[in-house]
Amino acid sequence: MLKIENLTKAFGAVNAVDNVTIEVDRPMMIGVIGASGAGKSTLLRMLNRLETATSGTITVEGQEITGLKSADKRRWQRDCAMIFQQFNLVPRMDVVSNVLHGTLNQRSTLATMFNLYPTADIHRAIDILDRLGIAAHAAKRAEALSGGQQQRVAIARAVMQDPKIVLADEPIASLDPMNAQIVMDDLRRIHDEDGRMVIANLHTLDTARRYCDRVIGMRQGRVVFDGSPEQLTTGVARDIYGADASFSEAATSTSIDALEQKIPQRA
Ligand SMILES: Nc1ncnc2c1ncn2[C@@H]1O[C@H](COP(=O)(O)OP(=O)(O)OP(=O)(O)O)[C@@H](O)[C@H]1O
Repeated sequence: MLKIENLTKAFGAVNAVDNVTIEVDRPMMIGVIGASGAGKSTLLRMLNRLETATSGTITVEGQEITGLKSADKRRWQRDCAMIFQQFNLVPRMDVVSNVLHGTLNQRSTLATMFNLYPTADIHRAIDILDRLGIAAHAAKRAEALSGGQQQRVAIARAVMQDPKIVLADEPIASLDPMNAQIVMDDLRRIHDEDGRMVIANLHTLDTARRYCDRVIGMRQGRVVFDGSPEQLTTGVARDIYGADASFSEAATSTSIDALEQKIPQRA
């Protein structure tokens, strides 16, 4: 389904991503981990063409992504939604309109300028918000919501695009453990229930182990681990993070597990 071959992105003398090859044969939930500067964001940004690769190829269902231009590139960006650490909503705009922004690439400039959305789209946006448990906030300005709620609106906006792949760049890095869990549960749901591939950059090992089917570890631009959560032992993690024997998993923990005792699992 997704084939990344010998992908490199150079910024001056630095190879932010260095000759990366990854093959994914079916939609799954993938976590990308690694120390700060390992190249995780650059890898995701090349996938949805926010960055252009220096060399190498990305192929999705037989289509080569790295060379796409103008309308073809926009069409790909619709199929490959992106969620950011800082949510990237329009703060003063209401929640439904933010979700409807997920259809921007599908609409005419005129319709966008005058905020004209088909009724069917508005209903679909509200249905998605309902599914994510935040329909009650639909009419509020995005800026009035908590960080966790804003990230769920961003997920709703991504789903509105009806993408094949959802990329999430440190989606829980700005959230407290409880909201981190809710957002990760939502990402897992859009994989499980909709069959969408989810690729998330994560800075915590416990989150990667708990939510992902496959974990990719990056170090200095290279893939140094690619395996199942079970294979991600403390020793492997130490290699990925380039740490010595004093490496402590607690340093990369969100304490999601500790929360388990306090809040009931969502259905
Ligand atoms: N636009 C840019 N211009 C120059 N260098 C860049 C640019 N973007 C990233 N880099 C460099 O590329 C390397 C990888 O950065 P990247 O942001 O992809 O890493 P990361 O693993 O996502 O880190 P973090 O977890 O801190 O976001 C770093 O050395 C970074 O300084």
